Amino acid sequence: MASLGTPTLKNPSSVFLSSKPRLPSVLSAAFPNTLRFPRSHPQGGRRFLIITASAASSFSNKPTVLVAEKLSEAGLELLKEFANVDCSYNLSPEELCTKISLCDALIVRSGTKVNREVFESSGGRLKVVGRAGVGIDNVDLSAATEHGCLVVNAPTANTVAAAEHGIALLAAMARNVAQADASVKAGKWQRNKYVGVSLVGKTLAVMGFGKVGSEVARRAKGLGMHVIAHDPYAPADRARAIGVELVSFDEALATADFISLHMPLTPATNKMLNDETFAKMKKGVRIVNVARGGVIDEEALVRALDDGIVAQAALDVFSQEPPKPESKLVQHERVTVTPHLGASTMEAQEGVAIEISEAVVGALKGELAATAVNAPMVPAEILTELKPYVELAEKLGRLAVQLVAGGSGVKTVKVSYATSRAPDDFDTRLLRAMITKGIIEPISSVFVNLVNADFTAKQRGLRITEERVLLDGSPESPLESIQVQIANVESKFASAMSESGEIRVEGRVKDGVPHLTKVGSFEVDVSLEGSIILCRQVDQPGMIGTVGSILGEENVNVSFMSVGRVAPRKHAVMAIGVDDQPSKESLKRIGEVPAIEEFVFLKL
Ligand SMILES: NC(=O)c1ccc[n+]([C@@H]2O[C@H](COP(=O)([O-])OP(=O)(O)OC[C@H]3O[C@@H](n4cnc5c(N)ncnc54)[C@H](O)[C@@H]3O)[C@@H](O)[C@H]2O)c1
Ligand SMILES: O=C(O)[C@H](O)COP(=O)(O)O
Repeated sequence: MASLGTPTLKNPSSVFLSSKPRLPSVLSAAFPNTLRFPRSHPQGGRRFLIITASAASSFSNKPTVLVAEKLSEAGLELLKEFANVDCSYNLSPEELCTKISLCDALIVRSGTKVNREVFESSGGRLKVVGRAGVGIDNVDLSAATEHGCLVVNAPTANTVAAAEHGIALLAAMARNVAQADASVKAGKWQRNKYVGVSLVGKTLAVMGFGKVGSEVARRAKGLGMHVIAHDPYAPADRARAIGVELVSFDEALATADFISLHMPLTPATNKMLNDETFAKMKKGVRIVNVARGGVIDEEALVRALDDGIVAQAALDVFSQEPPKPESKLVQHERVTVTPHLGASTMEAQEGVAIEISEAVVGALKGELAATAVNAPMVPAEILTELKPYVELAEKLGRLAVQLVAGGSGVKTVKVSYATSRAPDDFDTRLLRAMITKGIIEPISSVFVNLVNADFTAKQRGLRITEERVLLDGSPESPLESIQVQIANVESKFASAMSESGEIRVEGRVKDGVPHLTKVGSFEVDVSLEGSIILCRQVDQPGMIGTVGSILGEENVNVSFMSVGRVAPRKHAVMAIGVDDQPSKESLKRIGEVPAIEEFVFLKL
């Protein structure tokens, strides 16, 4: 794996992104380089996602949202209040790739493949993909994450519609409604041929006991069915609460008269109904699928129908949509099909359109995404509390990497959090992402945000380990201090090396402001604003005045000065906070002060 290479500042003047928009949020001061996403979370509480804003350039102009599949008017209205909306349906993959480079956001349903090529073609402009529905199997989440693109979905608005469609298919299948309808329309009257089976008293196995599955279970119980469910991740008490027993996969297969599928399509669920599993089913079982076509091996289903294992199937979804008209499965007499209509009610489509439009507009505005699928969500109250620590984390990362000497590759970073909070009560993902951002951004051209931080670190061979140092104090404050150490490197400022040979910087928050409190083994105290000059000097009178007057001569304002020493009149490290960047000449003059042994200028 490639290392981060030599940390030479590529373009110091653009590294700190001070021109990014300041948003009218309480968080703006802490996140000048980020967009924030506030919105109500369905499970209660407000959650925030932080994402770097290259779409920020769109703040002066309206951002552009490409709506690639039909979205209800209510959603389009919401989008148009904030963005230029390009409704281009039925784009070919090539047309989508061409258009995407002009778009800040993309909204799709299940019919558009948002693959790696789409993200690559966006040239970094695409910041949000909104999936107007639940299933995100048509979006390449890894590619989205690698490109720092947030993916949001609308997970709740079509639940009832999908459950109702499942029940509609269940009843229609059991009573041959579709086949009988076609027969009557063909001028026949075949009352004996279309004798059905009853639902009452039969066992229904709900496979996937999530939002849709549990709504199907509730309704099926109302029809007098005995409902069991299989879901390796569902809590038993939720099932018990609606009178459903959770059973193993094999037990569900062996006992069900009807099986209704409600799991997502993932590598683990792909073709989970196949020759082997059909063979375990009760003869004459009936299957409903409103989840995803790919969870069934469709050729195996045709065999199971022909062998009489499966009496009937009702399918809303297919491994390839639309399926080939000549498909044996679609044409099978005992199979009822609909063209992926589960979410297609007026009510659900309006709800989904509003849900996804709010999420996408919120994201583009710098507010929140409660339904992000490729980033950890941080509850609002935690974020408010962590705000100054987030700033501290990023700045410590920036300082540490700038202390690395040319020629050293940054590969190993150790972060220690001193806290009196219990591990369960202290989520470090946000802080880790910000430290990663601080380390990587100054020495590369990538933007790092909460979406892509871990991926970017891994890709660059940067291993970040974390430890908590548990303190006795009050858990009221989330953190006492953060220490960032970079191992196996040399430093351009030797005093930054710890006794154990790592570059070490440590900071804490004082009165809401991040401070640098340790460099190597020297205690300092300098507010992390503007830039910093670190000097190691012989501890003697007049040093502060000498350096201060060099800076004063060119009107560089000193915001803070602090001296940390090992012992009086021995070595000391002076940390000087400056509001402006000193000229090369002034820095050279500082370096020439006889008592100064080494110094470094660091940008925050
Ligand atoms: N036909 C449609 O128009 C339509 C509409 C809405 C949803 N859907 C599909 O329905 C499915 C369920 O949607 P949801 O909103 O209920 O999602 P959900 O995330 O709420 O529920 C999915 C459930 O599946 C479970 N699961 C995961 N792996 C499993 C496995 N191997 N075996 C059994 N269960 C497993 C999960 O634990 C979860 O409880 C998704 O595939 C979604 O795309 C289709
Ligand atoms: O996953 C979903 O939300 C459903 O399959 C609906 O898909 P659609 O938006 O394409 O109707």
